[in-house]
Amino acid sequence: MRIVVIGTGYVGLVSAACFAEMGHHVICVDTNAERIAQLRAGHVPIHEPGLDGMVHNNHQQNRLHFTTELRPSLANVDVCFIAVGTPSCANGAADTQHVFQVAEELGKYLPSSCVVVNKSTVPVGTAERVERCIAEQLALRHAAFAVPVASNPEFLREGCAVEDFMRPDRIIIGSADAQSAQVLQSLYAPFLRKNPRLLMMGRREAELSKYAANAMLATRISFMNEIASLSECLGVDVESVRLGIGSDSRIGYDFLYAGCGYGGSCFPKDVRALIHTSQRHGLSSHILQAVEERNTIQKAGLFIKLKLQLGYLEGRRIALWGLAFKPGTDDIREAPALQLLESLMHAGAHVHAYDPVACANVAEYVPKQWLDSGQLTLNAADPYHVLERAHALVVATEWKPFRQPDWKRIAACMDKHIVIDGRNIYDPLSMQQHGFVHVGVGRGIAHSSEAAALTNAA
Ligand SMILES: NC(=O)C1=CN([C@@H]2O[C@H](COP(=O)(O)OP(=O)(O)OC[C@H]3O[C@@H](n4cnc5c(N)ncnc54)[C@H](O)[C@@H]3O)[C@@H](O)[C@H]2O)C=CC1
Ligand SMILES: O=C(O)[C@H]1O[C@H](OP(=O)(O)OP(=O)(O)OC[C@H]2O[C@@H](n3ccc(=O)[nH]c3=O)[C@H](O)[C@@H]2O)[C@H](O)[C@@H](O)[C@@H]1O
Repeated sequence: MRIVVIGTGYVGLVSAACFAEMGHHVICVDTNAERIAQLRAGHVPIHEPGLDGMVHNNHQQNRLHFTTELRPSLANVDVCFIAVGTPSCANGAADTQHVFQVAEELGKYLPSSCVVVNKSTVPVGTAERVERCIAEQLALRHAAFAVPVASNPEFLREGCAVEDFMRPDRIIIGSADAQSAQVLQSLYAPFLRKNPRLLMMGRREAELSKYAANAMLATRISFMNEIASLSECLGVDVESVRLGIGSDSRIGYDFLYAGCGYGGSCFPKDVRALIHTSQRHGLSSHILQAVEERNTIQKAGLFIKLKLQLGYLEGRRIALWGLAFKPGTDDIREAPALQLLESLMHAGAHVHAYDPVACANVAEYVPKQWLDSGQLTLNAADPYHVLERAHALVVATEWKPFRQPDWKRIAACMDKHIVIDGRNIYDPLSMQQHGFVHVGVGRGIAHSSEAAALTNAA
């Protein structure tokens, strides 16, 4: 098939590369000229395991092309994916302006009928509105064809996006016509060989399924974060509670990790968008509002824990491990580390941060004077380097090499032996044995003499 993917971000570029990998002819269109120039020059502008090789190979094989020009890309197109960003508006609603800008252009420039598929996460009713928007433009130029619009929400996770796209848990296709349903079923057939879960439904149902999935996952995280806070008060180790409840097959182990709050480009904005949709329909979104509030509290937790340990922060040297909102990605959108950075900068602390891939994005995002003054330094080369004379180490992202570091070397570098473990990757008792004050999330075990006695006996 001839496919056009509009938007070359995490979703668009991954989808395009994976479709090209299956043998299709794919053109990626983006208004960001710098991004397109980079892609043409063979540089993949986002960090996503497995993506570079796939983009490079398919580009070399002439199956994957990059352009800023939508109009010429549309010749003989069979399927056109919309994968542009839908960030939050100030009132929490999803900002769909890019989606409708694309819809208008498609209506203006499509030379013949094709299936338009919306992959961006959008409010219920958007596919219908996009179809109307295209139809209005077609009518203005007296085009003698119609363009059906389907909804095909994306469920990939950053950090394992290629893997998720190639082997999805399920594919949801929301359509209102036989042509789109058939074309998309055929396009996705090779991705369903291991797991034939293709769910066909209405477009509105597909759109709400996407928000409901993200909101459910965010709810599990906020729920566990709340149990973690209670655990801290009760002298309970939330890690044992996680295992205790995850073993119930009705609950399961996934997405039960307490931490320093969820970030990323989707959970925060999608929870806010669903709250906004509920409110527009006169409903109070009790659960989701609490999910968001809990997450705001959780993100502030790293700073509070640090302050409790150090008393004051002005002039303190803080080592920060991890800037990305999760491991495996360079994405820093709504990352807990950014909120911590801001609080520490205002408190007059000096922060020396290490992240293997997210430093460039942070350097672009933070006020220049933080870096120019040396109050913040960013290091992508050596996690031990940022520990020199530090008064505390904060772990905000659970990159794998952080899991078993050389504690002797760390102790020799640091002025004070305090570790704020925002991702619960260290065992509190062995940290004590290494001579560190360890503050995790919900690790009340340090106060629980019963648990300590049991561990010592084991
Ligand atoms: N990032 C993720 O892991 C996932 C994101 N989604 C959803 O997919 C959508 C896209 O997300 P990301 O890929 O993260 O976004 P992104 O922000 O990484 O990329 C969006 C791209 O669209 C381009 N763009 C904007 N307006 C355009 C226009 N008129 N024409 C052509 N290109 C245009 C931008 O320049 C940018 O390169 C969002 O709705 C998001 O909620 C869904 C599942 C996973
Ligand atoms: O719509 C989207 O954009 C995507 O959002 C999430 O994917 P992603 O944001 O890439 O990453 P996740 O692995 O879901 O993690 C999100 C945040 O939750 C946090 N998290 C995750 C799991 C957990 O148990 N605890 C926890 O705090 C992570 O640290 C991270 O900050 C969903 O998992 C994807 O299915 C969805 O497609």
